[in-house]
Amino acid sequence: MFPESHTGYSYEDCRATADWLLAQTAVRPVVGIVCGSGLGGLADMLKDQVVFNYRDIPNFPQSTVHGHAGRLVFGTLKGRPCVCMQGRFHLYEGYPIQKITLPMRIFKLLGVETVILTNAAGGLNQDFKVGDIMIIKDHLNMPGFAGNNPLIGPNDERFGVRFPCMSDAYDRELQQLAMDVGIELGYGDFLREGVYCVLGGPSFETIAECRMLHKLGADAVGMSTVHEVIVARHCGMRVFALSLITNRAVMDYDSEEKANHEEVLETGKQRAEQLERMVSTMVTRIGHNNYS
Ligand SMILES: O=P(O)(O)O[C@@H]1C[C@H](O)[C@@H](CO)O1
Ligand code: HPA
Repeated sequence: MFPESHTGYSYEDCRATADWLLAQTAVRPVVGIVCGSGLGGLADMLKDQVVFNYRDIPNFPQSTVHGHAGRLVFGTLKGRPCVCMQGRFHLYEGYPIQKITLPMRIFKLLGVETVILTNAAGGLNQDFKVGDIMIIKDHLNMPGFAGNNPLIGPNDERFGVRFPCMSDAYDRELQQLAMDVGIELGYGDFLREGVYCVLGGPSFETIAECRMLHKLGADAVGMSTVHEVIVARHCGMRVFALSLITNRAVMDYDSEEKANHEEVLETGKQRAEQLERMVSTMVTRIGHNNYS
């Protein structure tokens, strides 16, 4: 039904990958960052970098999408040890969902406590503009409704419980921190909050689909993040996520607009600087066990 579904990696496989990485860097990351399409510049903020190409990391998938470099970057951000995925994996690349989310378990075993995920998304909320940054407060997991959830298969309690709660998936204090930091940096005019809906992709949505998703309560639509959030929460990491609204979802049959990946990458370039400043300021304020 789904690509090689149920082929998860064992705890020992994840441990072996984490130990392989830890043996080659002195950095002990407490914050893990995932860069969305065209947002890989976030990784360049790290100082004293130790960089691994995904192809060299045991068990790691390869990035196949333009705008996802395929590098795992360790380093420090204003003195705080971090690890950053410069490129993520998506369902539409043909990977089983357990493989897409493997890096979250590696993060956990590296010692990461807080995960910050970014993505590019289409704006469904009619008040949203291209270039808005949306703090994600909740999600709609469409592949999950169809039975494609990253936690399907045997559960290893060393990672987490069989039935994890998701009503607290997005850490509320980190959302508040993001809002405070954004306002402080003068980003109030393009800072939003909302619900992100994940679809499988790679085709962009039809007009009818966009209208339906909007009616269901989604503010933005994309092809990632939610699977990673579920696995990160399952193994007890705190999660913050944001969407860069790179295009407006087409909701009107008279519209001439057409979603395309080039526009997505271009909007990423235009907002890169502000996004990097916002994330780096947040990282400096996230304590190991408290937020300020
Ligand atoms: O990795 P993200 O979710 O940022 O990438 C989005 C979804 C598709 O991969 C691509 C479409 O342009 O951007
Ligand atoms: N739809 C789905 N995924 C996306 C979009 C979109 O409009 N923009 C960027 N990623």
